[in-house]
Amino acid sequence: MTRANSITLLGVPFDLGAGRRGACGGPEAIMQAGLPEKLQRLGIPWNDAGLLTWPEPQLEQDALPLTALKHLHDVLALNEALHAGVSRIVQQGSFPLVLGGDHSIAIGTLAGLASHYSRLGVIWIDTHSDLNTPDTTPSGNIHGMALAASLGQGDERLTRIGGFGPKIRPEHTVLLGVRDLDPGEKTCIKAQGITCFTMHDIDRRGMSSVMEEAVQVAGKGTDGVHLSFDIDSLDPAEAPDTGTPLKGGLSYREAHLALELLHESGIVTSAELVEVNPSLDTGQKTAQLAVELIGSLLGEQIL
Ligand SMILES: NC(=[NH2+])NCCC[C@H](N)C(=O)O
Ligand SMILES: [Mn+2]
Ligand SMILES: [Mn+2]
Repeated sequence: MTRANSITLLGVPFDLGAGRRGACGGPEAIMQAGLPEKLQRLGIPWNDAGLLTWPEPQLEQDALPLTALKHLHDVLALNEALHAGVSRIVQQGSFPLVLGGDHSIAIGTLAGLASHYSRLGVIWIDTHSDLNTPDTTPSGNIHGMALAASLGQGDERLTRIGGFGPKIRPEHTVLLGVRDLDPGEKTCIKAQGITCFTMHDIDRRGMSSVMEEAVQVAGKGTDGVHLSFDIDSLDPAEAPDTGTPLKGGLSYREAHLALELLHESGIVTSAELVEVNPSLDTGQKTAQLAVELIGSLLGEQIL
């Protein structure tokens, strides 16, 4: 956490960007799992902006069913409202901590941030790269397109949330923890020159070395750095309650180390944690993990 004098929590109870319902319960589950008490114990001044609300979208204007962009109009309405909400928090000089919701909400978060930061770095910790477009998506689920849209790729309605775009540049974008890419996403990473640390890289080099480089790439020549953390980056043994789990993920210790190193770097100016889906009902394990991980990001230490 840098520059800001406080943290502002903003819950985004939205799940229509994902293929499975239920991530809308994420913000409340994370609060109930003890986030307020955690912030209290850390002695960090914080405010609660509550749960975001947004207007019902107008009736679907598109003549054809939007199979490649499921629930587009809901995603647009939500992200316009989130753009305004996040922008307000930055304007107040506070650190936005956005609790999702599925990962499609990153489009609005990044729009709100980019209206203040003209050279925003992004560290995207995820199993997936969320770099699909309507042409490459295998599912039509917009959470799989959130990073692409923020980089200016795909449907113009998504790339121009907040009335401008792109929000971020590939040279300041880092993917970390990746282990599941669709063919179009691989092409995009190579063509755009996005820095991508796969699970293979983390296995070979260790989290510490990889994160050091991630901080360099996202921090150099930027005026702010956003952390977008998809809980499905962790191994399902640690984070079972998420819509698209995949074995072979970050261990508990690797995830904590990543966030501790980010705290140490002092470059992070905003964060979001997404894809906690308490409806998948294996108890509160995943929400509790989310609270612990936020603790590490905010400077919790053993000694
Ligand atoms: N944010 C996520 N969990 N994204 C999952 C995306 C999965 C797949 N790549 C898709 O486009 O549908
Ligand atoms: Mn994601
Ligand atoms: Mn993911």
